[in-house]
Amino acid sequence: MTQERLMHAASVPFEAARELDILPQGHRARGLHGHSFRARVRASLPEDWAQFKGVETDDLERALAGCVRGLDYRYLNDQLAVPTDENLARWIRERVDIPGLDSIGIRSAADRGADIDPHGQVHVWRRFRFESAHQLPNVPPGHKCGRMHGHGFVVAVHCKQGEHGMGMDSDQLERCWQPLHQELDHACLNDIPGLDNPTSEHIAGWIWRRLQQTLPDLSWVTVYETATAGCSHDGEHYRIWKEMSLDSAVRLNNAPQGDRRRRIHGHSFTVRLHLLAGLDQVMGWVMDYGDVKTLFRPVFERLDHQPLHGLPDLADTDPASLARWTRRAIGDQLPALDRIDFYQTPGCGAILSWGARPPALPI
Ligand SMILES: Nc1nc2c(c(=O)[nH]1)N=C([C@H](O)[C@H](O)COP(=O)(O)OP(=O)(O)OP(=O)(O)O)CN2
Repeated sequence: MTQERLMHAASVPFEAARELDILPQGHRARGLHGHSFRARVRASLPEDWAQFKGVETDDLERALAGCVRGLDYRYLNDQLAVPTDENLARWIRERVDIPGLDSIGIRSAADRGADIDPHGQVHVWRRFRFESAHQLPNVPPGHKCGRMHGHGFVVAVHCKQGEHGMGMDSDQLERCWQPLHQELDHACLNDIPGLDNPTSEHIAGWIWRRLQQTLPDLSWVTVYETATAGCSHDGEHYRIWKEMSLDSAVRLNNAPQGDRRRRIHGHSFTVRLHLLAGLDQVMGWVMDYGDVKTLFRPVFERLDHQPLHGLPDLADTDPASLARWTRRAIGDQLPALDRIDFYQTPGCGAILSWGARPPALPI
């Protein structure tokens, strides 16, 4: 079995203005404009890095916020010559005081951004949406997905950027996406050649094959079938996730006297279960999202609307301890499970993984 890897993640907002004069004349982002940006990091933190055990997420968030303060309510061109999303991510990477940094990303709007992976490679991403119907022909009788139904599907496309690229790829992604949008949007997916069994996995594979023709440096395609479930595909592997929210009380045992985290408080946690496996040839999926949720239900019930500090065998109520506890509680029943994300606030929490493949970039 592969060794367990633990990372922490944090996400911090900042408001700033910029001009991008590398963009062509007339481009709407060339002149002065502003964004509600979000910076996010993932790091494998040394054991003794945080103020005390259990506050790694909080301390990571604080370290990132300290760095991002230099960008907040600023004119970004005063800080860096060409403040594209990827250059902002590089700027943070050079300055942030966080050991074990894994990835760092900038989201300039809900539908676009750039991530730098652990090897320093930039991946520019865009999100698109299409409104379509589908029906899964091979599910057992009575399964709700056997009926014709529909979704507002969201697709995230990540693409590697060349060394000297400066952010124009975001427009290129849009141009490459357009022909696919024409086919997928306001359509019944089952009628599209190659999508007769339109699971998220098959949709991700179909989009990958089509996009690769115009985007050879595609890194991966992510399909969000619903707000809580989806699939990422890199041309070879399929990783699905199912997400649940837990409204629970916590108290940090390790917090010193006087620290407010020693008091009973609470979070709306997000737990995201990731499964990586080959596709079932008949069903066309890794595993039914509904089955993941059903198998997880007994564990969910122990966690949701509960005082987590009362759980037996839980080291503490921080995200990393909760992820480890959850792995012990559910791991055996979900053999394809290879990663659990436990977020205490949006984007801030722990990522525990143990599969042969490292966890993909944030989705
Ligand atoms: N691995 C897959 N599992 C399922 C797929 C799929 O494409 N791949 N598709 C479906 C259905 O089409 C369904 O619409 C989505 O499933 P589910 O997550 O169960 O949707 P809900 O939003 O209804 O989930 P709740 O958490 O219960 O609200 C099924 N499985």
